[in-house]
Amino acid sequence: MNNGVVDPMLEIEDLVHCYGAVTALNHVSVSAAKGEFLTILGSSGSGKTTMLRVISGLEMPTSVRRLRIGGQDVAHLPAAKRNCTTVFQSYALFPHMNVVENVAYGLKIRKVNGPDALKEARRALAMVQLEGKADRRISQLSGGERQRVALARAVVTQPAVLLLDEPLGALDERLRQDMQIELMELQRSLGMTFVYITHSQEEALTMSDRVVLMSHGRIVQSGSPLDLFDRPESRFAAGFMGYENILEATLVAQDGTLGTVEFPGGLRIRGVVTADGLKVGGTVAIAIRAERISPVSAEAPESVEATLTNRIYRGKYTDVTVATGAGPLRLRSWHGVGSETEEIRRVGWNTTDAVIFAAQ
Ligand SMILES: Nc1ncnc2c1ncn2[C@@H]1O[C@H](COP(=O)(O)OP(=O)(O)OP(=O)(O)O)[C@@H](O)[C@H]1O
Repeated sequence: MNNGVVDPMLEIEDLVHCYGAVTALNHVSVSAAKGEFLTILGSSGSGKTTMLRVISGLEMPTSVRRLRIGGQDVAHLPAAKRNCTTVFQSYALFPHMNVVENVAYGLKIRKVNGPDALKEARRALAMVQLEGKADRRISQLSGGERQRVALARAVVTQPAVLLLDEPLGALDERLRQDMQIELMELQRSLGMTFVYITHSQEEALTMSDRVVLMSHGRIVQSGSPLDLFDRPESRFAAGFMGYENILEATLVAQDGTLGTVEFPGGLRIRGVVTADGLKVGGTVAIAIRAERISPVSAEAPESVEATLTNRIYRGKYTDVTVATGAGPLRLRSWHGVGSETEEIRRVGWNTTDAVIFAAQ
């Protein structure tokens, strides 16, 4: 089994890892295709680092049915024999070596001769736009440059899978955003399989082909960035992906993926059912992003009467709260709608912007 992934470079099946009484990974299966940018996303303690440590061989799992890298069974291989390399948040560069020596190091320990290793290292430095700084000391580099050296050092050995453990975590916001793009471009140009871990949904959505969302050692949902952003299948996924409005109601009808929910006062709204096994008559949750809701003047298919309760100008956008028959709703407007003088009587959205899943 490889979770439907064609040509997998990484296959993990039924992985369990416990630290004493703590179950850090609870029957996890995940695969990454050749050339895929796979992101493991989750909050602190969800098991991301443990997963990376098990893949790289730094941690021997409690049990695993299958663990393969580049088609090779590595479950019992030591870290040094696995065809993967890790880039750490701390970079782990050698301060007593200059930049090019740092990059060549991995090749030298793989017995590539000195001149060839240095040539390859310079090529890798060119890929990360650092060829001009090959002879500098690590202490003479900025945070972003250190990160690029760490990347060059990792890709130069051409591992089947590159593991990245929150590699941009130490950089400031602006640099982090630039590095996200650089990293993505590097990955695409190399065609290498990247397994990237982060707690940042924005980072995951920007860079990945596929995102695996984890909570408490389990995979909660996996799919394309768009799937996770627009089609969360649970309250946890919706909350983690930043849905501002998550309301409880009764599911009163379901026709395929179109569901209708009713609030205690009798107000009904429709949405897309993303979860399996919901029962008509049962309590469900319905979620809508604040930026998908806007004031509407006339009755629209998905609209509700609303009374303004709060309006906060936040520079780039305005946050508005209204009271409705569905409860308080938050709206976010990016283009000045909702000015001080505008009255709000109704708010609306597209049916497909509302998602329905289990209440818990
Ligand atoms: N060496 C250890 N001994 C005992 N428990 C551990 C150890 N390492 C991790 N854990 C526990 O295992 C669980 C998963 O930890 P892990 O570090 O894999 O999570 P994470 O998602 O990477 O978190 P973070 O983003 O904070 O690094 C947590 O409950 C953590 O406290």
